[in-house]
Amino acid sequence: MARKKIIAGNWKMNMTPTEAVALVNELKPLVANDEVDVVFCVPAIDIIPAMEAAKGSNIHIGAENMYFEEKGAFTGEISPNMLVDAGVKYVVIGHSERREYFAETDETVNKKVLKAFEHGITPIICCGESLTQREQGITIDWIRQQIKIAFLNVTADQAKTAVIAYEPIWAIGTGKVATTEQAEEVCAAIRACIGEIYDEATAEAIRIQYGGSVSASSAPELFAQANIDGGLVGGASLKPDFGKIVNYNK
Ligand SMILES: O=C[C@H](O)COP(=O)(O)O
Repeated sequence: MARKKIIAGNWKMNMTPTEAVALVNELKPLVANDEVDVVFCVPAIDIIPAMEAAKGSNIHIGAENMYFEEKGAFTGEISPNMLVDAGVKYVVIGHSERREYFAETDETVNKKVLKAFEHGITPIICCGESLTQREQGITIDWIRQQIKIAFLNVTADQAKTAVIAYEPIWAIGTGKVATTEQAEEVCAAIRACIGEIYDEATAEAIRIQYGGSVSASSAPELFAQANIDGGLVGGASLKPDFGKIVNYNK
């Protein structure tokens, strides 16, 4: 079964609402490619204006984070219901920046993943190793642990629709892309891990992205790998280059 590629931009903490509208309008014609799912994950305040600007295009607007409660005294957080009401279908969960600066753990990632599914939002679940972990040879063990906890109590039917983003932390924003072999090796290990937790059908269905300094020049080879189903793109998603990444196959 051929998996449809999914290429998502993660804008991180960039773009005011005014800038967001301008960027969506600029990129709209450049990212037209019906063969892939195109998602722009934007800051919460940009979701509604970006959604408006993206109307009539193939762009899905996603969120960069979400809390695991529906409502209440959680100052500053944004709930799954709020995202659903705004029309959001994808949410990035457990990005390494959230883990590093905002104390997210595998356990909170799991809670968020379960909540996203409960509300019909597709989670883009991030995992990835640090440089020290890679140098110590524990990358695969580490990633397997992240995946196993993230998917605790997630059903096979839910897991089939999930997206996993493998992002080696040392490759994020550094210009150091993992080699194609490194990226494919870990993405294959993630798929095998999903197969162990669930079954082969689930492993075959789940989509796994690579993220970390993806550029227009590295995208075609990365996305041609058997276990890489697209990318989670940071810096390059804010530029016209993102159009080239989305159209890597043209
Ligand atoms: O979520 C995206 C990643 O953190 C990659 O960011 P980058 O493409 O700027 O390295």
